[in-house]
Formats: sequence, C-alpha cells, structure tokens
Amino acid sequence: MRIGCPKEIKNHEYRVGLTPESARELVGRGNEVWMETGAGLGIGATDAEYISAGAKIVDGPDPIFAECEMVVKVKEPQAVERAKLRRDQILYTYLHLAPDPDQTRELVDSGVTAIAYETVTGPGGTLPLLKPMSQVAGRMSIQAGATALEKAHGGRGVLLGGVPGVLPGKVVVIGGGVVGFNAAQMAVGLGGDVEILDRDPEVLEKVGTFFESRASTRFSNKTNLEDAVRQADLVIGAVLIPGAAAPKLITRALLKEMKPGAVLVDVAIDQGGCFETSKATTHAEPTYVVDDIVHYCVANMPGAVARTSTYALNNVTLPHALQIAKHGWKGALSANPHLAEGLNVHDGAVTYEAVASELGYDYTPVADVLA
Ligand SMILES: NC(=O)C1=CN([C@@H]2O[C@H](COP(=O)(O)OP(=O)(O)OC[C@H]3O[C@@H](n4cnc5c(N)ncnc54)[C@H](O)[C@@H]3O)[C@@H](O)[C@H]2O)C=CC1
Ligand SMILES: CC(=O)C(=O)O
Ligand SMILES: [Mg+2]
Repeated sequence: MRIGCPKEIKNHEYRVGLTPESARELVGRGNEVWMETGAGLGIGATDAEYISAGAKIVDGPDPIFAECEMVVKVKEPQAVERAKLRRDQILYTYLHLAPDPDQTRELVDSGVTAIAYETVTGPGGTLPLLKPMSQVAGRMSIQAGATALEKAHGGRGVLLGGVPGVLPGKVVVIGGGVVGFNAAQMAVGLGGDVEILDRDPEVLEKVGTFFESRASTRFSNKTNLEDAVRQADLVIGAVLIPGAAAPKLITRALLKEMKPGAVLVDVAIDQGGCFETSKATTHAEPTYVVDDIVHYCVANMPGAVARTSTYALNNVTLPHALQIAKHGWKGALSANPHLAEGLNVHDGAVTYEAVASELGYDYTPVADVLA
C-alpha cells in the first residue's frame, strides 16, 4: 500500500503521524511511505532519517492527498486538508467528531474512509489508541494548572505543594480514568491536596486503592461535585463518554461560587469540554478568564511535548497501520472488531453511533459496510 504522512498544520502541533522507525517497519513489509518534507522536524527527525528508513520525501501535502491510499496523521484534518480528501482513501488519525459538525459534514461529503484513533477499543472497553495521549495530557494538566495559578498568569498565587507551615493547594480531578489518574499522580507527587471524583464505582475503587491516603475519592454527583469545586484551587476536567460530546459539569453559575483566581484545566475540550464556559484554546494563547476563573482549554496538549507524544502514539497506532496496509481497511476491520470500532465515516455514511446521534445523521453500523 502507498501510505502518506503530511506535516501537521494545527496551531503549535509538532507531532507527526509516523516516526522514522515506523516508516521503516512499513517499508520493510513491502509498503511505500511518502513523507511531506519537514514533517518530522517537530520531533527532531530529519528528511534524511526518513530517507534512510526507506521513505520517499515529497514537496508539500498535495502529492500525499492526491496519490496515497492511506493518510496517517495525528490531529483531525484541518479545513484545507479536508478539501483534499478523496473517496477510496483511508484517513487514520484522531478525529473527535461529536463536537465538530463542520468536520463531520466535510468528511461525509468527501466519501473518505475515516478511522478515528480515539474510538478504537481494546479488551474491557479500554481505548488503547487514546491512552498514551491521555497519559501525556493528564501529566501536563498539572504543570499547566500550576503555571496558571501563578499571579503573573492570572491565578490566585497558590503553590500546589505549599511549604512547611502553609497548606498545599486543593486539586480536584473530575474523572478518574487515564487523564485523571495521571493528573492525580503528578498532583500527589507535587504535594497537592488531591480529590478525585468519578461516577464509576470500579474506577473509584481502583484509584482509591492505588493512592490510599495520598488522595481522597468521592462519587461524582451534583452535590459532591459542586462542594469540591467550591473548595478547589485547581480543577482538572477529565471525563469521557466515548465518542460523545462531554457533559457540562461546571455551570457558569458555579464559577461565581469558586475562589477568585482558581484555575480550570479542561482536558476534555477535544470532546467539546466539560465546563459550560470552556472554548478551545491553542498553545499560542492557552488561557482566558471568565468571572475571575482562569480557563486552560488546549485541545492538543500532547503536541507541546511532541517527541515523547509521537513515540508513545506510534507505539499503539503502528500495529493497526500495518494490518490495514497488509489486508486493506475492510480485511483489517473484519478481522479485528476492536479496530472496527474506530470506523467513524465511510463512503458518505456515519458509522459511529454516538457521532450520528449527536449530530443528527442516520447511523450505519460498521457491520453493514463490512458485509
Ligand atoms: N486536550 C487534550 O490534548 C487531550 C484530551 N484528551 C481527552 O481527555 C478526556 C478523558 O480521556 P481519558 O481519561 O482517556 O478517558 P477515560 O475513559 O479513561 O476516563 C474518563 C472517566 O470519566 C468518567 N466520567 C464520565 N462521566 C463522569 C461524570 N459525570 N463525573 C465524573 N466522572 C465521569 C468515567 O467514568 C471515566 O472513568 C477525553 O475527552 C480525551 O479525548 C485526551 C488526550 C489529550
Ligand atoms: C487525543 C488528542 O486529541 C490529542 O492527543 O491531541
Ligand atoms: Mg485533542
């Protein structure tokens, strides 16, 4: 198969879909890999490294979108990229369609076969292609939140770990999944006063057992959540209902009851955000203030630590890319029901139920397109 990897163009996105090592694996199994010139520079990988891995370097994204059977990316295609997608082409990347009607419509209109990393499943309902980026974003959320808490960045001037004789900052993590767990690990490590809320008793048991007395846990209902948020210096929004838009758990009215200068980090922003006042920001301008509360809502947090993130991402995306390249998308998805969960759009149809119901499309089950 001819596989292409364009340079990412989202604001401050430095990751790349394929590392030179991944290109080498694909080429070694008889595939062609076309890399856009400079695609790997954000992770320190030069064109020369891709060439020695067996890839071909092409000028600009156009040859990739025009001539490759599969396009491997990191972020959702931006509008100029969507205009280049073709029927009979496979797009393999993060999509986050539920909160993004424009992207969904243009993917549907293009006829492309779009496989979303974030909805590919693993055993036990896990999301193995989202997991490494959630680990990164969870860990980064505490760094970002700690910085935003500094006065010069609009925060209330609280050091998360406190100092001897002064209490630490209160960190409230909403959602104890991968992002929440990793955020809690960092916050505990810094000496913060950490509380984790979730509504899944098994998640609460897992984090409770792991953190023991180093973090407290509470069931996430409206009363408990509001009580925790009122006390917080830093709130991490880390909830997910797979494929669906995030529920709005902190209303604008509740902001007025928070401590002025407190910080909200909405990691769930790529699914629309879990705070009513969240709107996506970029690494260039990551924060804004509403009612004295600092909001950090960067939708591609891992892009800032591109090298770590790209290698972590390729570790989980490459095995499926190899299968798609070997068997074609239909063969690979038919053989692997977990990968089939990744199919969001095919030949003008929406094939992921939560996206279809969120955005008012007819839902076509993946089984129907594989038949
Ligand atoms: N902004 C960014 O750069 C990045 C964002 N993300 C996003 O972070 C979000 C979280 O991802 P993961 O941690 O991997 O998901 P996960 O599925 O591992 O964890 C989500 C948790 O939220 C809990 N939850 C659902 N509704 C809740 C509620 N009402 N109250 C409390 N908890 C609730 C679930 O029980 C689950 O434990 C996703 O939207 C993901 O796309 C992930 C990576 C990067
Ligand atoms: C998960 C995701 O959207 C990201 O890593 O940017
Ligand atoms: Mg994202």
